[in-house]
Amino acid sequence: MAAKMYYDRDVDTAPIENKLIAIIGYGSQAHAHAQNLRDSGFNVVVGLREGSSSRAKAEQAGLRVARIEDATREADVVMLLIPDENQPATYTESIEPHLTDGKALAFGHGFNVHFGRIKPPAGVDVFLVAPKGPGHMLRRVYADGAGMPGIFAVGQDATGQARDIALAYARGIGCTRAGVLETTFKEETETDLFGEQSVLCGGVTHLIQAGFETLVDAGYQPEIAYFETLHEVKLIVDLIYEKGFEGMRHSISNTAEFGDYVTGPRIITDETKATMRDVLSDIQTGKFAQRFIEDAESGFPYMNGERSKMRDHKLETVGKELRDMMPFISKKELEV
Ligand SMILES: NC(=O)C1=CN([C@@H]2O[C@H](COP(=O)(O)OP(=O)(O)OC[C@H]3O[C@@H](n4cnc5c(N)ncnc54)[C@H](OP(=O)(O)O)[C@@H]3O)[C@@H](O)[C@H]2O)C=CC1
Ligand SMILES: CC(=O)[C@](C)(O)C(=O)O
Ligand SMILES: [Mg+2]
Ligand SMILES: [Mg+2]
Repeated sequence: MAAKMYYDRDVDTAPIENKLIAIIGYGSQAHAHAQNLRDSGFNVVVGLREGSSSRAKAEQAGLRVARIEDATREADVVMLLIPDENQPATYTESIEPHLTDGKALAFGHGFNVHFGRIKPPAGVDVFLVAPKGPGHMLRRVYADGAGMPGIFAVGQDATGQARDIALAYARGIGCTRAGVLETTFKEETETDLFGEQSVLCGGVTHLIQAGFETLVDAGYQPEIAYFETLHEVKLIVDLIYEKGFEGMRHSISNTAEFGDYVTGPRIITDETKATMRDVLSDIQTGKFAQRFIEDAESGFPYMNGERSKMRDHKLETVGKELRDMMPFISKKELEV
């Protein structure tokens, strides 16, 4: 049976009208939620820690800022959008003491609730609204009049209103312009981690890097390798995004399409799919979450090492030079 999809016309915004929504944090997701909700006509306060470097940016965007404790105390809905690894401590210190019965606690990703790192009190509603895309793009598509798909889940319904509030919230950030469907904290957490690791982030970056290195190591010019294996990815993916595989394959040459069928399965093999199943299993058992939290608790030695290794890679240095010469590629720093 096909999933029930929710669009603007299916969702009543009354459950969050005349309520105050506290957005905790002002990073990638948070600035987009705060600005989109405000532009959709809802009351928003941004909750930031003492001395936050984001305070000025939020105020410049015309948003009211308060301490996390005060924002929680004032608000009806508290959306926690700081990094997953930092959420439990901030929740315990600054949110939980002010989270009185009848309020709603919300998340953009189910990680901490699903893995039992945050246990909300029985008297509050708990839900998630997870837009399926990066925060900066959530803001960009909203401002362009478009929307980003999203999924929502109710973890706890104390007031009988949790589901309606979650849907209204999803509409407020623009997700029902594109399509929203219901999930569970477990399904959102596991599919989101799997997607970002195997396909969207880990899969795509490592596929590009392997292709680039193969060409450069064989003596081809790095600039050609960059255009071929990175820049053109967007052009191909834009066609897939708009028209599916068939539409993309209609646009490419028969030569490319033939090579797609012959070579694709040599690159993404049965072994790759078996590895994907192992990756999914590590997510389901909590093994990945444990590894992430352990690295975070020691100050991210592994993650910082990977970041710095890549910074000086030819793919990044040549890419920066080439992008600088393309005036149509935005040179603006990301807003937050
Ligand atoms: N990034 C994305 O596109 C997506 C993220 N999500 C989920 O959204 C949530 C937020 O992720 P993301 O937007 O990437 O987060 P960011 O890393 O962009 O969050 C940065 C913000 O968090 C604040 N912050 C960081 N640490 C603390 C702390 N210890 N106490 C108080 N405030 C803190 C920062 O405050 P300051 O300004 O003071 O430094 C800053 O405002 C996560 O649950 C994530 O999984 C879901 C979908 C996509
Ligand atoms: C942008 C998004 O959807 C991710 C990849 O799941 C995330 O940033 O966590
Ligand atoms: Mg995601
Ligand atoms: Mg994610």
